Amino acid sequence: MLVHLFPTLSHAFQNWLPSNRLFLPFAIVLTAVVGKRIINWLRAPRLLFPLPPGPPTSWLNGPAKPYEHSWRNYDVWAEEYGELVYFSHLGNKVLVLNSYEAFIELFEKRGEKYASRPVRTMVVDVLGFDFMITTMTLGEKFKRHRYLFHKYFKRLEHSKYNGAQLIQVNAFLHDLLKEPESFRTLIHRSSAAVVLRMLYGHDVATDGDKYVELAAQVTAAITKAGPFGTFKVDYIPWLRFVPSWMPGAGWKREALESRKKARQLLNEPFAQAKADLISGQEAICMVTTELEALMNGDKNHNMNVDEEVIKNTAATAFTAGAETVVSILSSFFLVLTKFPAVQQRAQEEVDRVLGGRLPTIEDRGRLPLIQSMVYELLRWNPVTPIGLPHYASEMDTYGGYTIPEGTTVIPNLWRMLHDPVAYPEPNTFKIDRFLNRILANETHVRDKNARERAGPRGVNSIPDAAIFGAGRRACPGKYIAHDFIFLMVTSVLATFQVTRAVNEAGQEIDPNPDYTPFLGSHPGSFPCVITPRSPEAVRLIQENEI
Ligand code: HEM
Repeated sequence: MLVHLFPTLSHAFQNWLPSNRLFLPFAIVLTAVVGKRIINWLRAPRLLFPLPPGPPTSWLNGPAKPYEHSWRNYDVWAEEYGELVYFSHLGNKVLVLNSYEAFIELFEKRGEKYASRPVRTMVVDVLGFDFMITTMTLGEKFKRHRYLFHKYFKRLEHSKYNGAQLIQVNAFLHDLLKEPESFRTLIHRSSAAVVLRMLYGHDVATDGDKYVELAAQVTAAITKAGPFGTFKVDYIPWLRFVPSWMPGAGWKREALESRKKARQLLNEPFAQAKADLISGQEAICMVTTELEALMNGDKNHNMNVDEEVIKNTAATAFTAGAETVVSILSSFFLVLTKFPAVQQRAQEEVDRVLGGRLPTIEDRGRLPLIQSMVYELLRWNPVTPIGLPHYASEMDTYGGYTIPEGTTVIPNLWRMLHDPVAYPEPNTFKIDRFLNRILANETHVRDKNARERAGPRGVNSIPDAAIFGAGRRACPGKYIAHDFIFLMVTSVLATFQVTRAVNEAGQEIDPNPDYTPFLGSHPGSFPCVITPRSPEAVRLIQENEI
């Protein structure tokens, strides 16, 4: 049949050709077009490998999540499915990275493909956090903001803020003497005060500062909505159009309230700093320095930095900076209460090195045990147990699996920091876990045997990336965070004693608060007793004028 058909088709084709002279060019064009298509087809990425395994998902609810804390669910899945866990729900592709190797390979070594963020409907469209650098997808807008952030907070710049940090540490010690039972409120105030001074030149009021309260409310909203999929609208974006008066739309009403506060946080401290600048009453800070350069047309001013970039960058640093540090300092008080031996060991080093004075940042190199303690605090109960979500901008393969383009990639930092091979007895708080690594790295200590004592690579290594992120989106605030945590921790150890509270039966209460299940995780409230270590300690605090 085909044999008979061929001459007929060939005849028809020859008749159809305008003339035999055109046959050659026609054939060339045809071959080029078809050939190109074939090459493109061969080159196009396709599912050469299967998708990573993952939990079954129900049409309406996605995968079952028995725990409120997403990292606990991820942990259960990791046990069952391994280092990559993938699921898809209503067209949203989600990949959880459970191993440090996969995390570094994808976010750092192949960083370009994973440096963007997924569009988060709840956080960005409903709550209005589009001004935060943390939520920005890759592109010009992101570059301009990140540039300004780095200008002020990069490694070589951060020490400029140590003076402002020390003032807040002293204020904290003074306040703790007066009202030790309010230590959590005081931590909030001093953490916010540092960034408010650096960014807007704002000095916080002793009682009920409006910006400190605003920051607490705004961060509560963003951190709650942070874990991907907490709200259905993350999966079904059109739900954002649901009118807030509709029954069942309580989440929308609440979100609109938070949105108003987020706008206040973005606009009000900035407007105040700008007004101060115009009236000549400005304090030196990031906002006024940048605004002044912009208004005066300073030739060194980067023209990509306009008023909006300055405002957004300041609001990002305020939101990200105030709450993260609160979490770790609350954990610090919890550790002192729970583990008296840890407190005693830490105080021995502080007393030996400082000899009864308060610390400055220059003391850090001489306090390796305190440095180890700070890292252990950041590891034991990390501030951001699931980091921030990244986005796969193109299809990729890893470990024999395909990662489709458009996948939201969540690093399960909690699991990486509790890997029993990397951190033996991961749930135990070991103050000296990182001591030998720190001694081996501190050049002036010259402890030649520390490297050997530190053990094989990969065991108790300093977990910087798993704490602050890896690759192009790694935390740009980590240097100022480290400095402030070090100064707070050392100053408290030098001057105060934290002990357990007793119950009505006279028994000591061993506090075991659960941590909040949000993007930024804090310990719940717990009882403790905070007293000055000695009359000399009280004098030391009082002599240090604020
Ligand atoms: C203990 C304190 C802190 C911890 C543990 C922490 C942790 C993190 C983590 C895990 C990320 C996500 C990295 C990624 O996506 O791969 C991040 C991002 C970020 N952090 Fe921090 N952070 C801390 C303090 C701060 C402070 C004090 C600031 C500001 C002054 C800050 C500003 C930021 C910003 C702007 C981003 C977003 C970067 C981007 O999207 O490009 N952080 N942080």
